[in-house]
Amino acid sequence: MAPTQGPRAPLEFGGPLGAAALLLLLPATMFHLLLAARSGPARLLGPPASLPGLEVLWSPRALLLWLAWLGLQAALYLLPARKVAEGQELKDKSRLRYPINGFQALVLTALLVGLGMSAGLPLGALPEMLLPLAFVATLTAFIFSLFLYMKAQVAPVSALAPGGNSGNPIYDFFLGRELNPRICFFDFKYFCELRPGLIGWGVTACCLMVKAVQNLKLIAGVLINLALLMKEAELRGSPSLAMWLVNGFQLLYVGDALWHEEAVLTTMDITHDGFGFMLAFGDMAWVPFTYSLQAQFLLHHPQPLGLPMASVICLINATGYYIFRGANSQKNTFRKNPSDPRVAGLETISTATGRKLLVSGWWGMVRHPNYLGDLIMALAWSLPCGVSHLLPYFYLLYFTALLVHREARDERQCLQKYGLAWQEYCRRVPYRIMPYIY
Ligand SMILES: NC(=O)C1=CN([C@@H]2O[C@H](COP(=O)(O)OP(=O)(O)OC[C@H]3O[C@@H](n4cnc5c(N)ncnc54)[C@H](OP(=O)(O)O)[C@@H]3O)[C@@H](O)[C@H]2O)C=CC1
Ligand SMILES: CC(C)CCC[C@@H](C)[C@H]1CC=C2C3=C(CC[C@@]21C)[C@@]1(C)CC[C@H](O)C(C)(C)[C@@H]1CC3
Repeated sequence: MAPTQGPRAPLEFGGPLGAAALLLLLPATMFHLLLAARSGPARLLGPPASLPGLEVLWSPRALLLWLAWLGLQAALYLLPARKVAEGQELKDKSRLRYPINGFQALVLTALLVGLGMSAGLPLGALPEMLLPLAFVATLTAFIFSLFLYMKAQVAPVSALAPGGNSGNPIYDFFLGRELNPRICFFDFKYFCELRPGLIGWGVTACCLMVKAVQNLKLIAGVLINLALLMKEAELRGSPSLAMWLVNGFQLLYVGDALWHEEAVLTTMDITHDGFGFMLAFGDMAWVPFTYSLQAQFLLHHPQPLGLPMASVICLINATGYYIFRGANSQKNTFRKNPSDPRVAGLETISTATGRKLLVSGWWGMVRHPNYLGDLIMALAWSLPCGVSHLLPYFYLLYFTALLVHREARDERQCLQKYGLAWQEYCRRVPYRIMPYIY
């Protein structure tokens, strides 16, 4: 019998039925999007494209490539880190230690891919392999989540997450039982959150750009080859401006996440959520294969984009990034050291836990300024795809739903944690994400 914790946490995501539906719906949606992006009509809401046969989905080459990718990222994770950071305090008052070398892993991956390309690695073939790669990533996520579920059977009760331990196997498999599953120093959740999927997304974005360039008989690669790309582009043509913008914005987002890797230690995923199918599939399959949807769409449906509109879109992305980074950094600095001169002057509310809440600066504007910035960026990633199709706006729609739901979950947790102080914060900062609207 699985160990359970004291009082049961309220069920989320519609309980066991909702979790069972999501187990099927999430992979189905991902494959629908992958197929729709390459189809002529590119319809988001059209009838689902019929799934190709196993002979198209299953490819030993894709499996090998995927395992090599996971192996490479695991090896880079284990390299000496410039810093080892401590996570938030756990139930047993201990703190876990995490290597801060994600940006280093990104740069080394880019260098390795660049070197591989100059030695003839056909990176432009990757977009053709997206379906079999997504298939093996989904399979891996299922198998890995099963391993995580079994591993939690032998974990001490203090290592379990507040949710995900209802006793219902489907619900617990989906939500995740153990908070920070690890083997020695290797932390599975922290590794998956930022490495294989996020870096994979960045590389997928580059590959789609390479493919777009190859359509014009050009070869290019990541970072090292960027210079070659510019030169070649000068000589023979270039990817579309829309493709540049989408990939540029998304590379900035991926690079920023890895540069500020330590900040991930204070996010809900690490401090509150268990590690189960939702995050394993989300990190390894959903992020690289659906977050690159706009670039996939543009590869098959090039869109004209003029300079004035491109400038407006850049301004929207810059505004979103400014808010997103400013808010996340401000909270992270404050949580690490409230007397840091960058945050010491901000107004705060004291709580019974001894922790304080910011009520001025970014966190005095709305209760989730970081979500607002993220959503503005999401809009900027879709706009280069024009307005003729709804498909490239999927990310914006999904992300709005995800963040509204996430905000409600966080609100519940904060009310439980901070009680009256949280109610006072809500009174002083009445809007959740969008000032005067929501
Ligand atoms: N691209 C994607 O798919 C996704 C991106 N994100 C992004 O990840 C980032 C992190 O999001 P997430 O983990 O959901 O949540 P937050 O980083 O917003 O963390 C919420 C926590 O911050 C603390 N907090 C809340 N209000 C205050 C305040 N006024 N002063 C000080 N601390 C406060 C509370 O924790 P405590 O008090 O315990 O510190 C609260 O639980 C966001 O930028 C989000 O947009 C998130 C999900 C998906
Ligand atoms: C598909 C499911 C319904 C939900 C899966 C959700 C996950 C894909 C996301 C949950 C929180 C995430 C974060 C990021 C990526 C997406 C997931 C894993 C993040 C790493 C993106 C980059 C940001 O800068 C960040 C703040 C580090 C993000 C942290 C949360």
